[in-house]
Amino acid sequence: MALTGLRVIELAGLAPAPFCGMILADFGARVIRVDRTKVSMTVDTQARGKQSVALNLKSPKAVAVLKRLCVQSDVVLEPYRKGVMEKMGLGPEDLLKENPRLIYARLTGYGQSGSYAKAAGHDINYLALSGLLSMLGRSSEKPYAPLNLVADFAGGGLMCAFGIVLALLERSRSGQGQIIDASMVEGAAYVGSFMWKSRTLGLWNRPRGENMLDSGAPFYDTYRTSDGKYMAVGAIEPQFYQQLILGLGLDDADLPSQMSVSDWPQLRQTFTQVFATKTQAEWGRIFDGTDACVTPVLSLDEVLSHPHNQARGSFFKDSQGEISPRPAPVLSRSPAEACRTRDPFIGEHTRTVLKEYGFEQAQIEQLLSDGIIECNEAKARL
Ligand SMILES: C[C@H](CCC[C@H](C)C(=O)SCCNC(=O)CCNC(=O)[C@H](O)C(C)(C)COP(=O)(O)OP(=O)(O)OC[C@H]1O[C@@H](n2cnc3c(N)ncnc32)[C@H](O)[C@@H]1OP(=O)(O)O)[C@H]1CC[C@H]2[C@@H]3[C@H](O)C[C@@H]4C[C@H](O)CC[C@]4(C)[C@H]3C[C@H](O)[C@]12C
Repeated sequence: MALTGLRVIELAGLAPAPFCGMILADFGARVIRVDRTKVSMTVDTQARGKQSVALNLKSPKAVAVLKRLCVQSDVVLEPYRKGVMEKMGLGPEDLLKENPRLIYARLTGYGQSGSYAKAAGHDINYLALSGLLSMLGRSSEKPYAPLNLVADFAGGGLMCAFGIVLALLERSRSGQGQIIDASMVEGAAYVGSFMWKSRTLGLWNRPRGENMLDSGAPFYDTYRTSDGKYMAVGAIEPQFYQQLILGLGLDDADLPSQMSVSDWPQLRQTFTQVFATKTQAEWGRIFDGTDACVTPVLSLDEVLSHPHNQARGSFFKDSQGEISPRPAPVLSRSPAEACRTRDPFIGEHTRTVLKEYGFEQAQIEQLLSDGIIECNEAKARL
């Protein structure tokens, strides 16, 4: 796989960094997640393919162990607020001095500088500061965050993974590592560059929820079907819009013009009434195979059985029976292979990893008896 042979130390975080680590693991990297000790469960639900080492970083001896792991690795991925790693003596200056090839990825909400750099926050806060949250929400409703998708994942974990791959590519020429300052505010905004760049097209010159792509247009929205499910309509271009009207059994001559914004409420009402007359499956049979840009709104479980997704293997069930999207994009010659076995227990690989990174058996036993590390391989054999 593309990242085979890459060694990544992922310090356990909440969601963005674990997603970044999962992407790297899916594409072949060896990702060693450093967990806290004395913790019964991990919140890392994106742990497939990772190994877990448990270290009590409140102890200088554990910090020394982590330093040894980092300087013998290609990437360190840290999810903490600004200054935490420096406080432990594990800042970029400390580690890059010993390993100039190290790629030091810092995934934070606000970045390593600025007045918010040390502030706590979550996806919605970062999305708010990015400017994008102000555009999200139906007309006359307050802004809402689309799950924690945009800042945590698109602008955070994925953007950080992209940065790591860029730094690896650059290192193949320069031989030098570098620091990646991945701010989720900036990552989210960057993902949303189109919103700024398309203002000259007049796409966003009406209030929130009244524009074409923000639920204002009736031909770009969702509609409830008779069985309580929904269809998604994205018939923007006139030729596709005509196929939508045809599929709905309507006559264009009886309707207001597609782009008559003042008539959009009336058009939406007409579409709402018509979509309510058939089930989602019936509408699927009408629109499948056309260019009307109408698709069923599928649940997280329904995606697995949809014919298109099935034909591509877009989703899979792991050994625990859990559905997951397959890694994207698909590389023709070196595709990702998502691990399908269970996630690691906290500390399951502590002993294995420390041995591999040069610790003697006696050292490991001493660290264990001193409570510096935790070894839970036994749990894995149960
Ligand atoms: C995981 C579910 C989904 C969450 C998504 C949410 C919407 C997000 O947006 S996540 C993105 C958060 N932001 C960032 O990641 C940006 C960068 N990080 C930060 O800004 C901060 O880390 C922080 C604000 C997120 C947290 O700050 P905190 O003060 O806690 O920590 P830091 O300042 O970073 O310092 C880290 C300290 O930890 C020490 N450390 C680190 N490693 C070790 C170690 N191995 N050993 C010892 N010590 C270690 C380090 O030294 C630092 O110490 P100091 O501070 O002394 O320097 C979640 C959605 C719902 C959640 C669940 C719910 O809330 C209920 C439960 C609540 C319970 O409290 C926890 C379990 C829950 C089940 C909870 C679990 C999950 O959080 C959720 C499922």
